[in-house]
Amino acid sequence: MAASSSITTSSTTSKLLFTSSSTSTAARLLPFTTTSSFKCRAFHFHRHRFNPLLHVHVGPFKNPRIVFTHSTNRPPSSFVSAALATEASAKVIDGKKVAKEIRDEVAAEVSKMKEAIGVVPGLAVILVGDRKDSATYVRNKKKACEDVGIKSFDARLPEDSTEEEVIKHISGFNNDPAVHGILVQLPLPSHINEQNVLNAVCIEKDVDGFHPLNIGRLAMRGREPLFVPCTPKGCIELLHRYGVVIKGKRAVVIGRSNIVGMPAALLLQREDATVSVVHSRTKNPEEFTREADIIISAVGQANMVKGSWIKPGAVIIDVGINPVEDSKSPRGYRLVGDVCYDEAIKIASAITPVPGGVGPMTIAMLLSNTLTSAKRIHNFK
Ligand SMILES: NC(=O)C1=CN([C@@H]2O[C@H](COP(=O)(O)OP(=O)(O)OC[C@H]3O[C@@H](n4cnc5c(N)ncnc54)[C@H](OP(=O)(O)O)[C@@H]3O)[C@@H](O)[C@H]2O)C=CC1
Ligand SMILES: Nc1nc(=O)c2c([nH]1)NC[C@@H]1CN(c3ccc(C(=O)N[C@@H](CCC(=O)O)C(=O)O)cc3)C=[N+]21
Repeated sequence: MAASSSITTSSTTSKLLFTSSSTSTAARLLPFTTTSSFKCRAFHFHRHRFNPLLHVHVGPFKNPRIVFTHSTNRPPSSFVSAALATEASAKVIDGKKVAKEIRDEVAAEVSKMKEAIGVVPGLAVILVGDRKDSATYVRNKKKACEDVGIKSFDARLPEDSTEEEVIKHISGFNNDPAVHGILVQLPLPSHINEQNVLNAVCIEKDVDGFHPLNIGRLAMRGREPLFVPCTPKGCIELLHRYGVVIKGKRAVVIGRSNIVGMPAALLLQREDATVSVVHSRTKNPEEFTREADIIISAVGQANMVKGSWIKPGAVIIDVGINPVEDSKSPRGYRLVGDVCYDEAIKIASAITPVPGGVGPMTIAMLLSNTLTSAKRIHNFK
C-alpha cells in the first residue's frame, strides 16, 4: 500500500519572526520562500522548502507501508492491530531543537536592536514563595534571558507576602522603562487572589498573555491580542514549523485551564481547525480523541492518553509534565507527558516528547514575546 499523497504549491515570501496564523499578524523569520504540501495517511502535511528542520525528511512517516485508509474519518473499530502498530513510527517533533532556533533568532534581533537604538529588552519575573519547581522554572528563564541578551529582573517575595505587596512590585515594573515584559510565576500561594494580581500587569508588558484583555482579544474574531500565552503559542509554532496543516482539521484539546488548554483551543480555532475541548467532566474522552487529527493534551496526568485513544496518523502535542518515581534517575524521578509515548509513537504520525517537546518552546516564546514587547514600545521594526 502506498501512502496517498498530493502535492500542492503555494508561494509566500516573508522574513519576520514567527510563522503566522491565518488570522494573526504574527511574523516569521525563517526564509520560507515556497511551501509544498503532501497528504499522507490520515494527515496532510505542509513542507516548507529551505527549512533545514524539514529537509532531512521526505515525509512524516519512516515506514510508508503503514498506511491506514478509511472510507470515513473514523479510526479502525478497535485498537490498531499489533502487526501494524509495531512497524509504524511517528516523527518526533523536536521542541528542543526548534526552541534553540527561535532563541538564536531572538538573540540576533536583540543585538540588532541594541546596536540600532541602544535598547536592551528587559523581562521581570515575580516569584512568590519557595516552591522548588517554580524556583527551577524561574532560574531557567533567567538563564535563557541571559543567553539571548535580554536583561532579567527578579522579585522574590516570601510565601506570606500580601496581595498588595505583590501588586506593588508589579506596579514598580509597570512603571520601569527598562522592563518590557512582566511574568508572575504561577501558581501563587492560595491566600493571594490570582485574578487581582494578573489584572495588575499592564497589558503592554503582559508577555505571558494572561491578562483578561489579551485573552478576550484572542477569543474574538477580528481582534488581535498584544501577546499570546507562551505554551499554546509554542504548540502552534511546532505545528507550523513541522508543516502540519491545521486548517479544516479536527482538533481536540484535553484540558481547559486559563494558561494552556483554553488558549490552545482558541488558537487552533483561529487557525481554522474544528475544535473540541475535553475536560475532567467529559464522559468517554477517548470517543473525542479518536476523531482528532490533532491532539493537544494539557492535563497533568501521566500516561492518560493511551494508544487506543489516537486516530492513526494523528499529530500529538503533549504539554503535560508529570514527575514519576524513578530510582535510576539522579533526581529520583523522571518527567513523562500525558500521553503514553511508547504506544502513541506507533500510531501517531508525529508526536512531541516529554521532556524536549513543548517545555523548551514555552521559554523560547517568552523570550520572543519580550522582544516583541520591547520592539513595540520603542517602535522598532
Ligand atoms: N510544557 C509546558 O511548558 C507546560 C506544561 N504544563 C503542564 O501541563 C499540564 C496541565 O497544566 P495546567 O493547564 O496548568 O493544569 P490545570 O490543573 O490548571 O488544568 C488541568 C486541566 O485538565 C483537566 N483534567 C484533569 N483531569 C482530567 C481527566 N482525567 N480527563 C480530562 N481532563 C482532565 C482539568 O479539567 P477541569 O477543568 O474540569 O478541572 C483541567 O482543565 C501539567 O502537567 C503542567 O505541568 C503547564 C504549563 C506549561
Ligand atoms: N506565569 C507562568 N507562566 C508559565 O509559563 C508557567 C508558569 N507560570 N508556571 C508553571 C508553568 C510550567 N511551565 C514550564 C516551562 C518550561 C518547562 C520546560 O522547559 N520543561 C523541560 C523539562 C525541564 C526539566 O527537566 O525539569 C522540558 O519539557 O523539556 C516546563 C514547564 C511554565 N509555566
